[in-house]
Amino acid sequence: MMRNEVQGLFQKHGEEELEERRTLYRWATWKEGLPLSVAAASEKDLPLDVRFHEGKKIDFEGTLAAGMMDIALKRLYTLLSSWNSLEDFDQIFWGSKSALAKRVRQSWKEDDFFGYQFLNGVNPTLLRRSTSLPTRLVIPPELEGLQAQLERKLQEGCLFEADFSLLDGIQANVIQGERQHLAAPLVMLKMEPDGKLLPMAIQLQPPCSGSPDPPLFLPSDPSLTWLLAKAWVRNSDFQLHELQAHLLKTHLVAEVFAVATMRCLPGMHPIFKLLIPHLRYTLEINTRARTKLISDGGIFDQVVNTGGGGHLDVLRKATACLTYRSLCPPDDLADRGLLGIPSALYAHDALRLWDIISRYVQGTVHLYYSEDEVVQSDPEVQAWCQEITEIGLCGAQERGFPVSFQSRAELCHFVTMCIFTCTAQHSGINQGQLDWYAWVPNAPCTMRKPPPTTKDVTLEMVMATLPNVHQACLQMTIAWHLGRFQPDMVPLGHHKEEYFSGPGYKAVLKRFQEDLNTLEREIVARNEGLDLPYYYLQPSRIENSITI
Ligand SMILES: CC/C=C\C/C=C\C/C=C\C/C=C\C/C=C\C/C=C\CCC(=O)O
Ligand SMILES: [Fe+2]
Repeated sequence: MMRNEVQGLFQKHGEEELEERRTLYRWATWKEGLPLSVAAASEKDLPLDVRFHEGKKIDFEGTLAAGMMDIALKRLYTLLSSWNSLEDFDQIFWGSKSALAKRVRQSWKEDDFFGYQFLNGVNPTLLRRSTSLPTRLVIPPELEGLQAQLERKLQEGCLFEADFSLLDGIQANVIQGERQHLAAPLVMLKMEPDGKLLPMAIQLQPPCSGSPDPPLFLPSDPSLTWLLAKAWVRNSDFQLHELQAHLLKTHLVAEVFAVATMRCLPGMHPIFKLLIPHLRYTLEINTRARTKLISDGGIFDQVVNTGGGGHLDVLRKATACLTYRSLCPPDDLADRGLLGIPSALYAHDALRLWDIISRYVQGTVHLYYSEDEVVQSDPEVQAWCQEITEIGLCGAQERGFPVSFQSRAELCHFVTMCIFTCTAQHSGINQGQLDWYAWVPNAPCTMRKPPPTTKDVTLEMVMATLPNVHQACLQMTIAWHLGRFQPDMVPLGHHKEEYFSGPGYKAVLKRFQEDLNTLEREIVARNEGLDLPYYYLQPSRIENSITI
C-alpha cells in the first residue's frame, strides 16, 4: 500500500475507535458545581478495561471487612471501661499502625509538632507566607504586644498563615440526631531560624458584625484551652485536606483527565500512550467514593462534621476557586511564598519531581512533535485540551486552564501537570492519612460541641467535643484502608505495559527511571539525618496512578 493509504487506514481506525469510546465513556453531572465525572451509577457500570482486577478487588473489600471487625471489637472493649480522658484514646489505638502514627500519639500536643504538619504533614497545601496581616485578624487592644510581634515577624519575612475561611458558612452535620459543629479558623505562625514553624495565635471563627470579636487563643493560655483551639484547627484541616486537597485536587481532576483521554485520544496517539498508565483504576476508585464515601449515608454523613451536604458545599466552593497554577508546584509554591525554605520538605521534593516528570514529558513529546506548528495542527490534542477545561472542569479557562496549546512548551507543561497530579501529588496527599489520622485527637473527623468562645475549658468539654468511640474507630479504619501500602502498587515510571515502540522512547524512559532513582537516594540519605523523616514523595512509594 502507498504511504497515504496506510495513513488513511490508521486515521479511519482512530475515528472508529473514538466513536466507540465516546459511547463507553460518557460525562455525567454527579452534583452541580463539581467537575464532571464518568457516567456510572456504580463500579459495575464501568467498562471492563478500567475495572479493578480480581486481586485488587478482593484486597480492597477484604481489608474493609477486616477493618469493620476491628471496630466491633474496639467498641465492645470500650464498653467495659471509662472514656473520659485523652489517654482513653489509647484503648482503641491498637491494630495495624505505622511508626510515625505512634510518634504522633507521643508528640501531638507539642507546638512545633502542630506547626510541622503545615509544612510536611498530610496537608502541605494550605500554608502561605504572609504578605500583610490578614484583614480577618482582629487583635484586641490588650494584646498590643502580640500585634507588635506579628508585625515584626511580617517585616522579617517569617510570618506565615493557614486560613480555613473556605469553611465559613458551611452547615454542620447531624449524626444520629446530634448536631455536630464546625469552625473556620485562622492560624498565625512564625518560622524560627532553625526552620521550626510555631503557632503564635489562633482565631477559630472570622469576625461577624453584630457579634463580639472572636477571641484569640494563644500558646500562653491554660494548656487545655490551647489544646482545644489546636484540635479545632486540626479538625478544620481534616476537612480541607480530604475534600479540597485530596478528593477535588487529585481524585476528581484525574477523573476529568481520564474521561477526556478516553473520549478524545485514539490508542495510537502519543499523548494517550504517555498518560494511560497514570489513569489506571482511577475511574473505579472514584465511582466507589461517590457510592460509599461522599454519598447519602456514606462515611462523611456517618462520622464527619462536614457530612450531610456541607461536604458537597465545601467541594463546590473549592471547585469554584480551583486554578491551573495551584496544580503546578513551581507556580503554587511561589504563590504561597514557600520557595527556598530548607525545612519545607514537601515543597523541596515536589519541585524535584516536577522537574523530573517535566523532562520525561518533554523527551517524549519532542519525539512526536518536531515544532510548535505540529502541536497547533493536531486536532485531537486540541480537542482533548478543550474537553478538559471547558467540559470536564466546567469552564475552568476563567481560572487559567488552557483551551488550546500554541506550542510544545504549553503542551508539555499541561501533560506534566496531569502526570504530577495523578502520581506525586496524590501520593503526597494520600499516604499521610496512615500516619497522621490514626491518633484521632491529632485530626478529629468531627467535633460534637461548638468551638470555645471563652478560655474556660475543662477536660469534660474536650472529651465531649472530640469524636466518640464509634466515630474515632471508623476514622482509624478508613485512614488505614486508604493510607496503607497497596499490595498491587506500581511505582512511578515502572508500569510493565509497553505502549511505545522504538528506541527513542526507551531512552527517555530509562533516563526518567534513573532520575527517579537519584532522587530516591537523596531522600533516603536526607531522611537518615532527620528527627521526622518525610517519605511521601520518595519515588519508590509514589504510585503510578490514583488507585485508592
Ligand atoms: C479518615 C478518612 C475519612 C474519610 C476519607 C476522606 C476522603 C478520602 C478521599 C478520597 C478517597 C477516595 C476513594 C475512596 C473510596 C471508597 C473507600 C471509602 C470507604 C469505603 C467504605 C465501603 O466501601 O464500605
Ligand atoms: Fe486517594
